[in-house]
Amino acid sequence: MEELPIEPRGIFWQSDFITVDHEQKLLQKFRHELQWPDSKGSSARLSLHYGYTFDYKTFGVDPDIPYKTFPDWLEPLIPTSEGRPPEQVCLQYYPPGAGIPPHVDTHSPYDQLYALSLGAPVIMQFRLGDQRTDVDLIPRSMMQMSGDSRLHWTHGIKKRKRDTLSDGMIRLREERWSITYRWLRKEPECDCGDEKLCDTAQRRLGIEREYRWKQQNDDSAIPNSS
Ligand SMILES: O=C(O)CCC(=O)C(=O)O
Ligand SMILES: [Fe+2]
Repeated sequence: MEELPIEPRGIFWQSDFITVDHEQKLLQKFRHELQWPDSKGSSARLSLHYGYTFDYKTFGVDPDIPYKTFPDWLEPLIPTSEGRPPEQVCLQYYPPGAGIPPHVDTHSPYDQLYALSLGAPVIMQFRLGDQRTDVDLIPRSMMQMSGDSRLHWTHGIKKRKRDTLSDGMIRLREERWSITYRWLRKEPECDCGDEKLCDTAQRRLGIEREYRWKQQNDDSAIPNSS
């Protein structure tokens, strides 16, 4: 994979991770064979999880949801560059116009992540303060987010019916699927120290505040000796 020469740093890219033919077979399966959660008529994003399911309360693997074996069709789509299979894989369906709000994937459970794009292209926007970088997620490309792009910039896909490309062209949104891959860290801690975006840094800051507050109260409890 090659790093994109842009800000944020840390986006690695491989075009044509699979062939057009392979992609067509997958889309056929996604459209006609997979059991998606009931969208109840809404046009929002839908997700299917494989492997372990992440628990946002404990920031760890959800012990109540059993491990879901990777289906055969997923095996050849797994990046091998981490030297072991990911613990969690998420397949998402974006109907035309759907998006995902700007976010960072929670820092403490996993480090870098990978995403494979399938179907129609879409613009993903990276943000840091008032800086914005648009990345065109073209079909069959594998993207790895590491470093700044993973930890210090948010990423999201705007909910809208058309994207404006860098050359001014307008592109209509169509159906898109993505597969995201996550590897759990050995210890669920991140040392990046970003108090705005990092859950570990925020937790440590909370502990520090609590400690200072406790200290103050303990001090004031000491009887005045004069
Ligand atoms: O759809 C994508 O390419 C990325 C989705 C994403 O950011 C996520 O699942 O955390
Ligand atoms: Fe994400």
